[in-house]
Amino acid sequence: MKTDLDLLRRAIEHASLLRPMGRVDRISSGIVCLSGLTEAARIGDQLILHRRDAAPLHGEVLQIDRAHVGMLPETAPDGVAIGDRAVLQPLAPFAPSAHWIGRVIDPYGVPLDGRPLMCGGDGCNLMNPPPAAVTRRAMGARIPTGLAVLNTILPIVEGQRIGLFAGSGVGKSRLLAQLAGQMDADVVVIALIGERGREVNDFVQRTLGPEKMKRAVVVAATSDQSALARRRCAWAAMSVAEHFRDTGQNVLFLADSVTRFAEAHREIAVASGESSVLRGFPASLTPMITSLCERAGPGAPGQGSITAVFSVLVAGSDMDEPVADILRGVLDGHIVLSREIAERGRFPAIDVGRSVSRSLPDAASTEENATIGEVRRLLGAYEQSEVMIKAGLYSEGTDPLLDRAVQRWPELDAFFARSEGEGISDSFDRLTLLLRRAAGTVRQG
Ligand SMILES: Nc1ncnc2c1ncn2[C@@H]1O[C@H](COP(=O)(O)OP(=O)(O)OP(=O)(O)O)[C@@H](O)[C@H]1O
Repeated sequence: MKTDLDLLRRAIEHASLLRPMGRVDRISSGIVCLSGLTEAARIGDQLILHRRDAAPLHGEVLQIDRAHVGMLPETAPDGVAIGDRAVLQPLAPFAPSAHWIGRVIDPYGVPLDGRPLMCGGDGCNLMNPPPAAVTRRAMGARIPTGLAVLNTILPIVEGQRIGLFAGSGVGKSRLLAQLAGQMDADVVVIALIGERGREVNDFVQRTLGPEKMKRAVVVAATSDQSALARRRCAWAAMSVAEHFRDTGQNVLFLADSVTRFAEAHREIAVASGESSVLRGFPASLTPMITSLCERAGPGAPGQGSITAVFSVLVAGSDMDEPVADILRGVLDGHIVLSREIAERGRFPAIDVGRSVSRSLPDAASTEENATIGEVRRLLGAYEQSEVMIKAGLYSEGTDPLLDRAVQRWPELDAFFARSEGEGISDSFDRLTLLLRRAAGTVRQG
């Protein structure tokens, strides 16, 4: 209580009643150029532009030179005239605290659930650099995930960064919610970037539910918010995760989606004159995504870790589109959700053959790696001949590996859908038993 009052006292002491003001000089390609603010403004500061016949227009400082400040407005600058007043708004510090757990906030630290929110002491930098590479601990132990397939074939270890690649409507949100509820972590931070407004509420109230919210902080920017707010959402959520990591806690960070973050960055970059080179995306996309992902991972000694799952929308399973391609290069593994698997009703619709965890082989014992290798061989054999099997052209006895694959396939498929209430070793026991079980009758796919 005393600490909370101290925080309030400090906030009041630092509040300023002065508001620097500028005037519109020029409007060029959607950027409003203001004079009179060059000494006071910093990149990223907020501005309110007072139009003569319309509601005030909010925006952010995007460019500064000796004569002008360039403001990127949140909506089209209709009705803005030369000489209109723009007031610089000192941004309230973004200061996460333990009070944020269980809450839904926007990228500026404003609560979205209608209740007052207590902030922490000092504001944090939204663009924190990652911990220095040499001080970082190695990735930690495997984390029980509540899903048999992720406990065994695709393990996630403490501090690992994984990509979740999926088309629309194949179960990405539900899988993220399952991980939020079942994966071992002290705090779960969820970034909802560019979702429709209804979806945010739906995700928090129904998909996540009150029980899973008890250890979660949701940072959300909806699709109708400005590109600045949507891009900021990923940084703000990562800063919340870093706050808890720095207090020694192990954080699970879930971002949905990096594609929307990249699209928001593209809108801003194009407005500031950057040309698009990567199939419609600006060249600055690569450092933008890389620096975000690098902030997750194991912390320095004395800190906790940030284990992260970054979702990516891949239209028509195009894994080579720029966002997916950049992410695959920087992450420690990827989980691919398949529409074909979702359509036949198996959830989570993980395409195990196309998914990889780079924590292997180190994260598993020799026996466990042998089991994983055996499953991958069987899957490979089955998938190579799947068309033939489904067409009824497969006959038993020509290829022993394919025979085993066809025999084991229904059980393996069921195993990949299995929720695992027990720990990792139980999942492995079940999988080993499945592989060793005496061959039954051969069943066709
Ligand atoms: N574990 C599950 N069990 C049963 N059905 C599921 C499961 N996961 C997903 N589904 C089905 O798939 C649908 C889409 O799921 P979800 O909303 O998670 O997909 P999404 O990929 O996040 O969609 P969007 O791209 O629209 O955000 C659900 O409405 C449900 O019908």
